[in-house]
Amino acid sequence: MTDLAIAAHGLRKSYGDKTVLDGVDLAVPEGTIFSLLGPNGAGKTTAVKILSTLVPPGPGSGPIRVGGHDLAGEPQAVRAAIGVTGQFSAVDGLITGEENMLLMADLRHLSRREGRRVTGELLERFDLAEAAKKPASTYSGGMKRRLDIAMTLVGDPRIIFLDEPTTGLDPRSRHTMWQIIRELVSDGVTVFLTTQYLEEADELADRIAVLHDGRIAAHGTAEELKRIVPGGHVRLRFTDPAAYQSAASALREASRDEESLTLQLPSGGSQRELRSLLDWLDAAGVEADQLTVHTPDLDDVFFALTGGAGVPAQPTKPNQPKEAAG
Ligand SMILES: Nc1ncnc2c1ncn2[C@@H]1O[C@H](COP(=O)(O)OP(=O)(O)OP(=O)(O)O)[C@@H](O)[C@H]1O
Repeated sequence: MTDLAIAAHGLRKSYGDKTVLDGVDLAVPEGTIFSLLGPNGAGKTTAVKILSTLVPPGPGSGPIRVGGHDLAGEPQAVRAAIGVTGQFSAVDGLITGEENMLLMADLRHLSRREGRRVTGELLERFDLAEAAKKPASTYSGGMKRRLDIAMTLVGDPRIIFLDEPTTGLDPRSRHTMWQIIRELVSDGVTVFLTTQYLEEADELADRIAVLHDGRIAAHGTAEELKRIVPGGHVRLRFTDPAAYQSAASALREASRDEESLTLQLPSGGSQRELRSLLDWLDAAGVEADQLTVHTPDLDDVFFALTGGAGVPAQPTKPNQPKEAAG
């Protein structure tokens, strides 16, 4: 009846008297990337473990459906539909990459022949063919993560849970991983991605939910979330003091910086707003030497929602003003 790959209502979980998830609703359409974003300890892994049948939901949780199957009633069917890559890799360092893959093929009940075929194909696809016969303990962090995802893909799951897939990776490996994730989705796979990196959610996710204090503090597309917080503005910079003065006296709502001959106007950065500003400058015969647009980014959203709690473990990209004209 639905094209939701994952649907959960009122997800709850406590450990002792610590409430980790306090009524979380999730709805992930098929073939999309959904990102559960939250700081360390927010409960992301707990959500993944519940949705992948590794731990039971807490009492009072509502119904959960994964891959069209009821999690409580048909856990085996759910397991057959999903793949899970955890923060703590399933890769066994003592055996080779190829052996890890073949072991996974066995676990997925593939025939020997099919197991070999899939292993060869996936090792090739993830650029691991050359290292296939080497012990996985000799692999770099990025290679281990790629092997981990390749192992997850044995058995062709339609839904993949990636729990912090890029934590600890260097920027190049992180970008490779992002590319892999995009390719998975272009093959029609649904990806449930947890991350503490705002930039990663922004890059990849169709929809994002921010987990805070056991609840979803906000959800939507990255653009929708960015609209939650004020702070967008346009900055006009002049080199000619006379042009600056005439613009400043006409644009009364602009805040001024006399020293740098800069005016700053609140703006959501929409095309309409920018066009009317440019039209106005043209009509007034004023020429700014530089016009930059600053839109809030997910950092702003995250800190607004979580009150500054939970600083991401790694600094995220600073706000980059987007050059609109030179
Ligand atoms: N088996 C357990 N027993 C007791 N407490 C637990 C258990 N598993 C998780 N917790 C607690 O639940 C909270 C959420 O943990 P979880 O691992 O889900 O967070 P997370 O958002 O994935 O964070 P991280 O990025 O650190 O993995 C933490 O405070 C953790 O200590």
